[in-house]
Amino acid sequence: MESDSDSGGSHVSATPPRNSKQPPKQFRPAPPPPLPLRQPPRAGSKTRNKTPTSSSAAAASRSNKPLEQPPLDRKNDDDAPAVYSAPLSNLPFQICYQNRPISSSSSSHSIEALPAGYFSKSASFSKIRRTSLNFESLDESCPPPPPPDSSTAVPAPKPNNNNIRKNINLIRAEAPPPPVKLRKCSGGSEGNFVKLNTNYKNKFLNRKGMRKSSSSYASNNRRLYRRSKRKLKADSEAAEAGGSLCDEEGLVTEITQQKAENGGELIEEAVSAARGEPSDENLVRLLSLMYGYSSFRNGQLEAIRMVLDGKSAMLVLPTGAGKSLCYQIPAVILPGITLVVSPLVALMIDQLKQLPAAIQGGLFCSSQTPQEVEETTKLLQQRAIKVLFVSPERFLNADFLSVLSSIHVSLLVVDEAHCISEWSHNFRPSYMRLRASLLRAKLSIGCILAMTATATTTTLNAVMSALDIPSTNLIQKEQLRDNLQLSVSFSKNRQVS
Ligand SMILES: Nc1ncnc2c1ncn2[C@@H]1O[C@H](COP(=O)(O)OP(=O)(O)OP(=O)(O)O)[C@@H](O)[C@H]1O
Repeated sequence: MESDSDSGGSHVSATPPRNSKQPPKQFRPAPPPPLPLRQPPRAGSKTRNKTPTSSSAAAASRSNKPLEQPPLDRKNDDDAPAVYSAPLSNLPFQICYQNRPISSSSSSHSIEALPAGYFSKSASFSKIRRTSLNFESLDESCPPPPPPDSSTAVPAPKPNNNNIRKNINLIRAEAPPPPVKLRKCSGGSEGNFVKLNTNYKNKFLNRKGMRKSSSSYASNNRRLYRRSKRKLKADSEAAEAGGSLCDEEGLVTEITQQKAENGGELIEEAVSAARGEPSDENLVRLLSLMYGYSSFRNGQLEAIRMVLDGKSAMLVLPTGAGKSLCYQIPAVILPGITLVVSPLVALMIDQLKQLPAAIQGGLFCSSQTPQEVEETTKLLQQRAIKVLFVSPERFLNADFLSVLSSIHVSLLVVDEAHCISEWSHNFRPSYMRLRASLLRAKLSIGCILAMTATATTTTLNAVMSALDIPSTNLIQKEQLRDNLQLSVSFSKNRQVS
């Protein structure tokens, strides 16, 4: 089966804080004012007596190109270093000028040798690696400064090791600064947040701005996928062996086989009871057996009941409100599989890991090897998978569609459904393929559950119309968070003097 391509792209973003202060601009000499120039008439062209228009002058000024300038005296330019360096040579640090050759005493990594723009003007902790702050250890690894040129150098005072300033700022003290990897900041105003990437700009570029090879792009996903697979395997082995295991987060999970077996039987009973009669009581029982929760949260039961009735629904619940449970419980009750469309490989893996033990899950993603895809396909055909996670790009894959055509899909879940709408902040073109008409025609999918935490009315209308969800089937709940407080206080009018 061919693999899809862009399920690993990161588009989830946080809004960067707006800094009202513009970062200071790099100094550039002001361009000379545009001179009115008369273009000489071209040979063979119609000669019209044209006065210089303001647009041509404006174009010239836009390009910052002086129209006429006396030729520069190159000789003077060559002499320039002496002019600059003489008054500053006695300083205890070295200053390098842009466009000037870096002196041999500068390390290739020295900070002052870097061109302007390497440092973000906004405070950004992520731009400089932590190791650069470990002055003690790095100081030892730094090579000693090269001997000064005996002809020009003023005899330097013997360095007093106790007084050497180890704090490295932009100005270098005696020792060359430790190697730091710096990323060039393009605009300087991005802040420390993940930038919104709605139009795929730079998506396939690496840090150096070079085009990422598809193999390096896929290898990240592959590593993520393999790691999660290893963890799932270790978990299941530990579950089989019984006892306790220490998971990635350092939490110790007690697993007793006896308990799991008894729980499994009880869950099976509760599932068949809910299949026979999906009453509130039966669903709450299933909830407590599968998850250990005693009651549903706002909107959950409503969504589950709608899906169990075979009605498509649009679920809008805040982040962390428990949307996943709204498809997981129907997934164990419904006869066919539940297909979950998710925009990111990382999200798929996360959701796969969060599935309760009673639900067998699988995924198709671009980072899988052909063997892994084959293995998942086999499990799918054996009805051993109840919840299958896929990216929207999968719906272009003919092999995938042919495999699914022989499998009963009871429910299609569109996670982060706002990506369908062009009006959403996270529009994803591949989500556009998720149209009810196409899904019905190709996969005979009758019931769709669209889920999102954030959508405007326009976005919701667009999503619901694309997926054929009636307006009466919108479940939208606000959640007041206990840990948030809003207070209003009155203060006296202040007099402005
Ligand atoms: N009825 C419930 N009672 C108590 N906890 C619950 C309940 N339903 C879900 N949770 C818990 O709430 C947490 C968040 O759930 P979940 O990840 O499904 O949220 P979500 O709405 O899908 O979030 P996101 O928008 O980030 O995908 C999970 O730990 C889940 O177990």
